[in-house]
Amino acid sequence: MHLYTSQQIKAIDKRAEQMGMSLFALMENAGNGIYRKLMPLLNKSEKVLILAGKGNNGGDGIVLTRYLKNNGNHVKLVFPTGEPKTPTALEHLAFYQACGYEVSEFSFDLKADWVIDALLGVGSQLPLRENLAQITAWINQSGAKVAAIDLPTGVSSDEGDIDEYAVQADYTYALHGFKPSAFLFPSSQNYGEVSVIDIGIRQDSGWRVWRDEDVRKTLPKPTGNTHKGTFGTNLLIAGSDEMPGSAALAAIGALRFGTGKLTIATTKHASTIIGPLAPEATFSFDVKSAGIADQYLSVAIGPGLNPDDELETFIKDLLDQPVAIILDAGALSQRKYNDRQAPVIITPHPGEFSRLTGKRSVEIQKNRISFASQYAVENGLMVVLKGKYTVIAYPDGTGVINLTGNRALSKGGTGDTLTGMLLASIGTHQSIKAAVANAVFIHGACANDWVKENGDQALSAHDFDRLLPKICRHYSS
Ligand SMILES: NC(=O)C1=CN([C@@H]2O[C@H](COP(=O)(O)OP(=O)(O)OC[C@H]3O[C@@H](n4cnc5c(N)ncnc54)[C@H](O)[C@@H]3O)[C@@H](O)[C@H]2O)[C@@H](O)CC1
Ligand SMILES: Nc1ncnc2c1ncn2[C@@H]1O[C@H](COP(=O)(O)OP(=O)(O)O)[C@@H](O)[C@H]1O
Ligand SMILES: [K+]
Repeated sequence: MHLYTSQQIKAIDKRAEQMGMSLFALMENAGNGIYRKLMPLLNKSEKVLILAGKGNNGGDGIVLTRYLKNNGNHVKLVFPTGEPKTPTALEHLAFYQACGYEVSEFSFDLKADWVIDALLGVGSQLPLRENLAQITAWINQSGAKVAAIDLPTGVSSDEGDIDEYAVQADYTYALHGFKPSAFLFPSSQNYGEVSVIDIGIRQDSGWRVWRDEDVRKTLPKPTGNTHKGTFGTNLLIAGSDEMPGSAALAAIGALRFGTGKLTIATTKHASTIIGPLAPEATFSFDVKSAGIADQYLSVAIGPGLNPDDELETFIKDLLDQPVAIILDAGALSQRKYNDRQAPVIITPHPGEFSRLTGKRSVEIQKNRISFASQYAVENGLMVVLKGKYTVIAYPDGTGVINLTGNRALSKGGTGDTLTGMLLASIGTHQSIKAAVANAVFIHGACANDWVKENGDQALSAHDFDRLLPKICRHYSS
């Protein structure tokens, strides 16, 4: 479940060869691995057409064809842009032919139930050349089920860009690991269902998908003798006269995700609305940054606050305090984080990240992973770049992608609840990296649970009040 850029894959291939694993063997593993994944989906009577390109992606297609032929499937191998050029693909073609198997002529009149896109992989450069674009357009109009090897042809490997005629796959078999474009926009929409094929090399990327088993392993286990102060007191600075609800929704997130004691710094008017929704919280109406680290374990600031000079001055002073800080919504602005030791977590959605970086939202969506990582490393903080495929970038250049969640979450207020969950999470976890990833994962898992029985339109942020108990239990047991 790791991620690799095209450059990393090329370096891995080279290193594997130096270590004694030939590219021929890797291609064999790739073709065989895809064959094993594809077999349960294929009906023996179905016609399969393998479109192989001139590079090593085409070589994987040759190997796959051999396995399907060995198995007696109805399969044709064609080279619509010409014969392979790379030495490894040629070696596999020679072996394929020595087995007595043939290459067929490509024609736009060919009919198939399945088309395998082995045209371009990580060696592709956009845009597609015209002859190739005609073939990918034909694939998309063919009505066949489409499975792509490594990535759909016409999709960039490392960015979200796609060619106008990019293959729209139903399944994609990513070799060794995901390529970043599987989680970027608009490219991810061309992948269909993605799975990773193990080709026999050790995983060593700093980026991976955060999975169920990671959550189960790292979610804090109940310890015996706890009391309300075991996990310290958390401070939520949120809510204003105009936006009291944001603070209430963040409080629900914190209280339902393990906070022992919660203080909310807000206005008196907002407290009258928050109080009945979160009666466990205490209030502070005149919070000062000085001394915060002595009283509180961690601080979240921003939901329901309007960014202004007074808030900015307060945050500057707060950043001098040796306490973990989560910055969200109104607390997100361009600033310097000079050499802070205690952790900072920022939780922008793409619009807010655009404000922080000066980059356009469309560009951010195309490069969510690299931009978030760059910002995290340059500023020495953690970035939770929200939205589908939330990116969690750590200051050491590593990170994780979260796959839980759905469009039911695309509602005002769900981000506030996440901020509260993060506040609780960093107090209860041993590892701050896992704390952040688990809060994001569980937040999305609540929405996945919701849509099992309810319409996605109907989810409201305050529903987390009853979703969190069930989902926390599910991952704790
Ligand atoms: N470690 C791994 O992951 C392994 C990867 N292998 C496969 O090798 C692939 C990479 O192979 P290559 O580096 O040969 O690259 P590709 O197979 O992606 O193809 C590159 C070829 O396509 C041409 N091309 C590039 N962009 C084009 C465009 N826009 N229009 C038309 N033609 C274009 C190039 O001129 C070049 O001839 C991977 O994607 C994967 O399928 C496996 O075979 C073995 C191990
Ligand atoms: N389509 C989606 N798939 C997965 N998660 C989503 C989707 N849309 C929104 N979310 C999640 O919902 C939350 C919305 O947060 P945000 O935009 O900050 O809302 P608000 O500020 O109104 O609370 C984020 O956690 C985001 O990742
Ligand atoms: K491909």
